[in-house]
Amino acid sequence: MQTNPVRLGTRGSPLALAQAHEVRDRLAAAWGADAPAIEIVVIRTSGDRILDRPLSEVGGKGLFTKEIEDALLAGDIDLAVHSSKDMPTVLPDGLVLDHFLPREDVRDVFVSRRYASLAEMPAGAVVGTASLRRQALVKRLRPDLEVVTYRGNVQTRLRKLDEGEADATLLALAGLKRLGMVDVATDVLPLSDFPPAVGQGAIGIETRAGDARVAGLLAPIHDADTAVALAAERALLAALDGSCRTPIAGHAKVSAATVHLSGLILTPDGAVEHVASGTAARANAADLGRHVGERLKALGGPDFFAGL
Ligand SMILES: NCc1[nH]cc(CCC(=O)O)c1CC(=O)O
Repeated sequence: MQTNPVRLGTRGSPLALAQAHEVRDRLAAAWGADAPAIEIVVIRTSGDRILDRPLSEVGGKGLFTKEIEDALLAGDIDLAVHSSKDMPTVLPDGLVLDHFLPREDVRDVFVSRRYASLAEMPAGAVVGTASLRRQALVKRLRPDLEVVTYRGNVQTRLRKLDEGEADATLLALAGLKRLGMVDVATDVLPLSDFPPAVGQGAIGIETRAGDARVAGLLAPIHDADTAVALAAERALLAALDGSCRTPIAGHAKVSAATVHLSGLILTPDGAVEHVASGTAARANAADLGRHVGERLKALGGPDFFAGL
């Protein structure tokens, strides 16, 4: 197949590059001798320049995608590789997020140089995490710990642990696996205590709507089960209005015929929570997500979101 090189856009963090390389390697393996040349294009986003404040304060998830999406719309790149977890629920007109690699482990891990587990941390010990979900889940389980906001890529967060800025942090196991760094995980946290963020562990590929050449290229590496799970989870998030001030967990499990979705919203202090769940046929994953999201919204009531 003699064609123009395919241009794959990504952020430049070590995790983003690992994900881009995984997509490139899977494409090369799937297409063999017919694989087109794939060029990795690193794009710096505004989010990469603002590292000292919580994302929820500086404008949310879109900060990490805008420049990449502009390049996609302009035709400067042909596809963009993302952590699905970091993607806003509403994309710019003309773009779609409907290709996914097989999902990695969705669990969070506890990382500490001092303590073997969250349970072993003494009262007053400090957990650093920027994720509102992880902050609230830590406080729900251990209201006696101190939680501090702690940003930066995986490498930066580990350095901050060494420098004593916190006694422990929480990270996604998926990211550590992709970086070849599972050894830094001290303990894997159970899903019951740490239900994952919507999209956690799933590499998503954003493309121009209707780009048949790119869709054809991606077909052999696309994972249908992950797409069903993500349709449910992202619809849940969209129904909750993606409010990035609300701690939200959402996790869909897919079987041959059905998808089961569970969702959780919490107050930032972890003191009040609401749960909802449901099961539907795979084809109705997005309806299920909307339904569970609306149920959570109703359970919380206007005060739950207004008070944040
Ligand atoms: N917001 C950063 C981010 N985005 C995706 C991952 C991990 C990989 C994944 O969930 O796919 C991480 C780091 C982390 O949460 O530890």
